[in-house]
This record gives sequence, C-alpha cells and structure tokens, in this order.
Amino acid sequence: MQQHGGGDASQRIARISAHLNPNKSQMEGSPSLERSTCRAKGGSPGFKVAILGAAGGIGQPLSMLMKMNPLVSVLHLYDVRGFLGPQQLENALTGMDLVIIPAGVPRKPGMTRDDLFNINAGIVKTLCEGIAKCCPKAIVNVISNPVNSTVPIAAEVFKKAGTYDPRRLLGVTMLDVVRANTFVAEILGHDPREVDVPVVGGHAGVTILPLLSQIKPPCSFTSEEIAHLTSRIQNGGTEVVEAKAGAGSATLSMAYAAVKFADACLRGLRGDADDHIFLQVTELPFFASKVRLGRNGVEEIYPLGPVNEFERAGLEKAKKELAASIEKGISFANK
Ligand SMILES: NC(=O)c1ccc[n+]([C@@H]2O[C@H](COP(=O)([O-])OP(=O)(O)OC[C@H]3O[C@@H](n4cnc5c(N)ncnc54)[C@H](O)[C@@H]3O)[C@@H](O)[C@H]2O)c1
Ligand SMILES: O=C(O)C[C@H](O)C(=O)O
Repeated sequence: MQQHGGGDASQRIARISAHLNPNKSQMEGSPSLERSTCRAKGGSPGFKVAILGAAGGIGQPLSMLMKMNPLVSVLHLYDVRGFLGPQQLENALTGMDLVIIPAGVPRKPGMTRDDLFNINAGIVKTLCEGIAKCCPKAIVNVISNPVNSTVPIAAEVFKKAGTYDPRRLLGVTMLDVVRANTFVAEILGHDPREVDVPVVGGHAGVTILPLLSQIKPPCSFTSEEIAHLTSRIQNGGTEVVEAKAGAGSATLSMAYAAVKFADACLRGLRGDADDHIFLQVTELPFFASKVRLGRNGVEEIYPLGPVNEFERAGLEKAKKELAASIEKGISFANK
C-alpha cells in the first residue's frame, strides 16, 4: 500500500506460495536481540537494509533471507529488547537504502488487525520519526498491522518532518497475493508460480480484494468458487491466527512475501525494470494496486483494469472500510 499523489498503494505479485505456517519459527542463527551489522561475503557492493523488529516471528526468517540476498551488502537488525532506545535506533537507521518494519504485536484469535492499533500505531510512529531523521531517502516497507492505518501514520510523520516522498513509502500487502496465487493454483491444479492473481485495496478483511476475473493464465470459476476463493483470500490471515491458537500470526509466509517485495524494491533501486508490483489510484489517498518500481521507488502506476459486477461491489465495500482506517491513522499521527 502506498500513497502516490492523488492516492494509491502497493503490493507485489509473489511467485511461490508458503502460506499457512502453524508454528512460530525458531531459527538457528536468528538475529541476536542486540543490533548487529553483517556484511555480505566479499564486501561486494550492494544496498544497506535495516529491519526494525528483527527478533520477532517475521523478523527472524526475514533477516536470514535478506542476508542471503546478493543485492544486500549491509544488514542492520534492530529490536527493542536489549536496547536503550533512540540512540540505538539512529545507529540502526543511518545510511540505509531500505528499511523494513515488521515491529509490533501480532493478533490473537478473536482479534481484528485494527485491535492492534493502540500498540502498533505508536511503535510505527516512533520508528518513522527515526527514519525521517536518519535515512529520509530510504525506501520504507511497512509490515506492522493494521497496515491500512500504519502506512497513513508513516506518511503523516514524514510529511511533518518534510521528508515525505510518496514513491518511497510502501505498505506490504503481498502476502495476500501469495495466498491468492496458492489458493487459485490449488483449485486449478497448477504450480502457484505459474498463477498471477491481482489483489488490490488494502490488507484487512473486505479491503483485500482479489480480482479473480483478471487471473493469468485466464480461467473461469463458478460463482460459488468465486465466493469461496474471495472469502478464503480475505480471511487467510485469520485462518493462520486461529491455527496458531494464541502463538501469533503468519511468520514464515510473511517473511517470504516481505523478501520478494524487498527484493523488487532493491532491483528497482538498482535500475532493473520490474513490472510485477501493484499500486493504483482511486479517490482514496492509499490503495493497493499494480505499479512499476524503479530508482526512486514507485515510478509508474498501472490502471486497475476491467472489473466485473461482483468485484465492483467488493471495491465499494473495500473503499469504505479503507477510508475509515486511513482517517484513523491520519488522526492518530496528528493528535
Ligand atoms: N503485512 C502483513 O501481511 C503482515 C503479515 C503478518 C504479520 N504482520 C504484522 O507484523 C507484525 C509483527 O508480527 P510478528 O509475528 O513478527 O510479531 P512478534 O511479536 O513475533 O515480533 C515483533 C517484533 O517487534 C519487536 N518490537 C516490538 N516493539 C518494538 C518497538 N517499539 N521497536 C522496535 N521493535 C519492536 C519485538 O521485540 C519483536 O522482535 C504484527 O503487527 C503483525 O500483525 C503483518
Ligand atoms: O492476520 C494477521 O493478523 C497477520 C497478517 O496480516 C496476515 O495476513 O497473515
């Protein structure tokens, strides 16, 4: 999700699926609770990346996967425990090209993502104040929920600091695309890597809007299949939260989605063309859709494309809920 002039957002089509992860990861070699700095082997030139919330369920596998990315030469892992606060945050952020934020609390069964607002809004605000100060030109990938509100909070913080560049702030909704590709591939009997399902809107409930009429390769579903698939994609996160029964939300699949997204951002920074990203304009200030990433972040926004009647009705519902979540984030940041 990302704002762009009149209003848009972003996510990336994932090519592989690894969605339901019932157990929180306990990775060997996970980032220490202290900030660490690691250089890629051989000190090869590359980008500087910070992960804020690196010791968490997402942060651990995400850190390992980013360390394996040849485009990353410096990786800073920041967390709260063991740190004395702002001074260490500044050290973690200074000079970064890309900052990924999976910091914050996850849901428990029975909660909505919006129920996380009271804790996570403040966390994201503080971290973004650090970004505005220490690496104002960095691309920022916001994972912390509720993404529909935390991205507007980040935008407001950057606006206040005079550093806001809508091309460089992106909410990560790619897990919805990973899930959509997986569920559709399951029904079609395809490899999920061969399936391309656009998912637009936001990252919560009805704001997650799969455009099943635009699937590639083209295919057709019955109206029952469409209703089932749409609901499963919209509720994939809740399915994981319930399966984990109090032990958090999606972690490995999110790390996978975040790495695909971050890699697209880094390849854009390097100047590679990448037209697999989502972003789009509606009358809303933030709305996930398809974009092209480049040296400055989002460089081109693709149109939503033709939507059918079912999708148009879904779009209206999505916009209504998204508008309220955006407003909530903006009000929080300005109070
Ligand atoms: N965008 C998505 O698709 C998506 C998918 C899955 C999870 N999430 C969200 O990601 C967030 C993290 O999930 P998780 O499972 O990794 O949670 P977790 O509790 O396992 O890890 C959170 C991490 O954030 C750190 N943290 C907490 N407060 C902090 C602060 N003030 N500054 C810096 N770090 C701080 C914690 O110490 C921990 O390392 C949650 O808000 C969750 O809802 C988003
Ligand atoms: O569902 C959650 O709370 C986490 C995440 O947003 C997800 O979609 O898995």
